[in-house]
Amino acid sequence: MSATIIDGKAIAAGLRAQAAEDAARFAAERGRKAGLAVVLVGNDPASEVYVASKVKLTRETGMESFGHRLPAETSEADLLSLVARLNADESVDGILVQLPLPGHIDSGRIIEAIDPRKDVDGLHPENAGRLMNGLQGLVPCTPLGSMILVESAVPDISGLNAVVLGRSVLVGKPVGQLLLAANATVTMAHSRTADLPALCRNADILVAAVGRPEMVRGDWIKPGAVVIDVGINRLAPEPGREKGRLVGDVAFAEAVDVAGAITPVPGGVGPMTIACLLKNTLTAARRRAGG
Ligand SMILES: Nc1nc(=O)c2c([nH]1)NC[C@@H]1CN(c3ccc(C(=O)N[C@@H](CCC(=O)O)C(=O)O)cc3)C=[N+]21
Repeated sequence: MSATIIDGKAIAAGLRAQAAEDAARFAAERGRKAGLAVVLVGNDPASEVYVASKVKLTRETGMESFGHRLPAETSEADLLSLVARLNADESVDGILVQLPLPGHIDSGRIIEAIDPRKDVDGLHPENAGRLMNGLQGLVPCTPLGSMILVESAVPDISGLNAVVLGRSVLVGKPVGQLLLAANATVTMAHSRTADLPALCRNADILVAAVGRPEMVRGDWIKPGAVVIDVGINRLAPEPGREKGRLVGDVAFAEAVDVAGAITPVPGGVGPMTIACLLKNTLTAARRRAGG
């Protein structure tokens, strides 16, 4: 084992401590706590776990948490009217609609209905456009957290080769934009990319966000590279076990011998996502309050 393990859990705890200070200052200055509304439609067990953890950490950080649980059969119109209410509610600074939504709801429509200034997920097309154009906006949580982890391992990424595996709107595309803004040379790779292993071997920074358990093997990695594993995949349980193991998109045991620094799963990008959600909520609260 040679790589430095990037401790996302510890870095996230540091971010949350900073957010707690900012939250206390906000509350003292404004006479109210910053508020985050989390909307969960349906009862997907994994989503329930994530949402419960968001609510708990929001409160621990000194912010107000407004939970909205709607049945799976909620209509798109009803969800749109909830979003409209939250947009108009002065005590709500951030709105997060947990994804994925049930199939009968067009998630693009819902996201576009959120006030971009309250879009703490950074998924509204206005925020995506702002990120692309280098304008102030709200940056998606997982990409922001991934970038903070990259910077913890390499303070200056200017001129380095970065390869992003995956081109999703949630992760791949915004991570690519953030790396580009920091002057990396960015290649966006995906399922149709020719010779992925050879391309990855050229990466000083490799971000894996494809959602395929342990797809990236040790021999895909350039010696000394920084590897950010965004994947969170639950494997089938082994006989006699109730829950399967949580693994990333990178074969960690192989990669750790080759990389210079690598994020583990769990304890890497996951905790950073939630910490960045709290950070974004305070950013949104301050901007809405005019400073
Ligand atoms: N609108 C929206 N925004 C999201 O940000 C969003 C979402 N929908 N839907 C689901 C995904 C998933 N997600 C995670 C956040 C934290 C962990 C996390 O903290 N994971 C722990 C382990 C958790 C475990 O043990 O299961 C870790 O990696 O160490 C994981 C996954 C946010 N998501």
